[in-house]
Amino acid sequence: MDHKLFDIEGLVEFTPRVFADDRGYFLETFSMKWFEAVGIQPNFVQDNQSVSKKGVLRGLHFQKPPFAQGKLVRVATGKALDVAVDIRKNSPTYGQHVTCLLDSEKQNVFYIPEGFAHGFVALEEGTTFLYKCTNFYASATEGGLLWSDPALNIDWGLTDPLVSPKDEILPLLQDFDSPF
Ligand SMILES: Cc1cn([C@H]2C[C@H](O)[C@@H](COP(=O)(O)OP(=O)(O)O[C@H]3O[C@H](C)C(=O)[C@H](O)[C@H]3O)O2)c(=O)[nH]c1=O
Repeated sequence: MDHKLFDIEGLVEFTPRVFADDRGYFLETFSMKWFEAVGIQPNFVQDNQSVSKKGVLRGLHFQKPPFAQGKLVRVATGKALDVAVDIRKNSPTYGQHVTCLLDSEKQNVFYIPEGFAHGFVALEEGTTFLYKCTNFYASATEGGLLWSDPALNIDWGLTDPLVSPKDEILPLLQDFDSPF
């Protein structure tokens, strides 16, 4: 298991070992040992799955405390550019983001702690996006940021993604009062 830390505190990319043989391949897609190695103890309580057409952009979303979610995200098939925006008010990297290319060939896994707005764009048709969450779904606590906000300066790699109407009306960072 290799892991990579980022300039924004709390984000971790894990790259499990893939065991290929003439039958196919095997890998461990999650282990608490990964987190013990980096001193994090997330308590995952819910697994999610979404499948997206190529060009679909979901996000940028979060749940407000006390229902904030840490997420461990990966793609089982396809490819996605994953984005985590730091919305922790007292963070020196507030408003900054990290991108992580999730690839079902590399099988890398990205951990995003509470205090981040999360989104991704599917780069291949039928990208299957899987993630573990550290809190249950609580729709009344959902919030978000507009994916295309120039102040976030996110390069999604495409100019005309397929975005849901509810995501197109999310607030700009300048109008946003973070609950974190
Ligand atoms: C998130 C969620 C949704 N739902 C239901 C509610 C809706 O009827 C339907 C689709 O939900 P939504 O349009 O919010 O799905 P996404 O746009 O993929 O939302 C996700 O997108 C970004 C990438 C995230 O990080 C979050 O996990 C989540 O906000 O699933 C549930 O029943 N449970 C859930 O945990």
